[in-house]
Amino acid sequence: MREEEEEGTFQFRETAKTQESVEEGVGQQKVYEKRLPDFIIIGMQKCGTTALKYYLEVHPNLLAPDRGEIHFFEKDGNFNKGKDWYISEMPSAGPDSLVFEKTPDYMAVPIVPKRIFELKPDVKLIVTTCDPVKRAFSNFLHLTSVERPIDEVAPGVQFVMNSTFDEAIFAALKKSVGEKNAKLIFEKPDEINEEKREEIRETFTSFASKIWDDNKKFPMPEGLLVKGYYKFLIEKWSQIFPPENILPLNGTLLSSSPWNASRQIEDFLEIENFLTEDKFSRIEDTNFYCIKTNRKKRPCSKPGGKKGRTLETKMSEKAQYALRVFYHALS
Ligand SMILES: Nc1ncnc2c1ncn2[C@@H]1O[C@H](COP(=O)(O)OS(=O)(=O)O)[C@@H](OP(=O)(O)O)[C@H]1O
Repeated sequence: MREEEEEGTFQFRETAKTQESVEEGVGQQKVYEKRLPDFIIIGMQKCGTTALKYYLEVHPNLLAPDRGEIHFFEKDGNFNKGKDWYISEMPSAGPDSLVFEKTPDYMAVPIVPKRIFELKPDVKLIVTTCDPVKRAFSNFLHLTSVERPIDEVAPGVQFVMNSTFDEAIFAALKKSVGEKNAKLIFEKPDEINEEKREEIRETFTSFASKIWDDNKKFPMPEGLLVKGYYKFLIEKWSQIFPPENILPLNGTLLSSSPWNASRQIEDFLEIENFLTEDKFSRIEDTNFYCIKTNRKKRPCSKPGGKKGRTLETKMSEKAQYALRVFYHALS
C-alpha cells in the first residue's frame, strides 16, 4: 500500500522492482536477471518519447536502462556487438517486471523491424505520434543544435544545419515530390485540389517506399518529412509484426493527460493501472506534466531533459502552412 505524503509526493510500495531478491518459499526463489526487453518505444522522434520513458519508469512493474537510449538495432556499430551486449545494457529484472527501452530512431530505419523480429518476434512496440508539422520543426531545431564538428555529420544533416527551416523543408519537398509540386505547396498552397493531393500522396509514398524497400536510411532533409508520415511507417512495421503488438499512442494525449495515455499503455501491456491522475502535476512554465515522486532523482520540472526548444522558437507561417497542406495531402 502506498502512504500519502505531504506536498503531493507519495511513497512507493515495495515491489519486485525495489527488492534485490525474494525468497518465495522452500526451494523457490525469484530470479533477477538481465534479458531482452518485453517492449520497446520505437518512436517517433520528437513526439515525447523521453517524457514517456520518464513516466513509465515510475510504474512498479516496469524497468528500463538508466541510459536514455540504447541505439542497438539501427547503429551497425552497436548491432555488431551482438545480442549479449544488448542484454547487458538492460536492467536486472524479476518475473514480475517488464523490461523496456526507448530509441525513437528505430521507427524510420527499414532494417530495424526485421532485426527486432529476428531477436524477439513477440516483443510489444509503442510508437507515439504527434502533430507532424511541429515534429518536423522540433527535429530541425534538434539537428541545428548538434554540438559536433560539422565534418562528422552526414552531408544531408550538414545541409540542414546550414539552412533555415523554410529552406530545409523546400529542399525536402523538391527532392521527394519534385520542384513543381514543392513550389505549388510553398507558393500557391490554396490552388491544391483533390487531384493534386492524390498526386502528391502517390509521389511521396512511392519515394518513401523505394528507400524503405531498398533498406536504406532516409537522408536529410527528406527525413524531416518522412518521419511524420506515421501511417506509412506503421504500415511497414505491421507487415512484420502482428498489428496487435503495435500501440500507436497519441502524443497530444501524452502531453494533455498523461494518465490517460499511461492507461492505454498499461492496458496494452496487461499490467496494473498505477499511473493515475494523482501521480502527475503540471509544470507551469512548460504546461507539461511531471511525476510527483520522492523516489526518482530527477527534479519534477524537467521531464524531457533539455527538451522544450519549440516553446521558445517559432517556425514561419509560410513553412507551417506549407507543411499543413502537405500532410493533409498524405492523410
Ligand atoms: N512531459 C511531456 N509530455 C509530452 N511531451 C513532452 C513532454 N516534455 C517534452 N515534450 C515534448 O517532447 C518533445 C521531445 O520529444 P522526444 O523526447 O521524443 O525527443 S527525442 O526524439 O528523444 O529527441 C519536445 O519537443 P521540443 O519542444 O522540440 O524539445 C516536447 O515538445
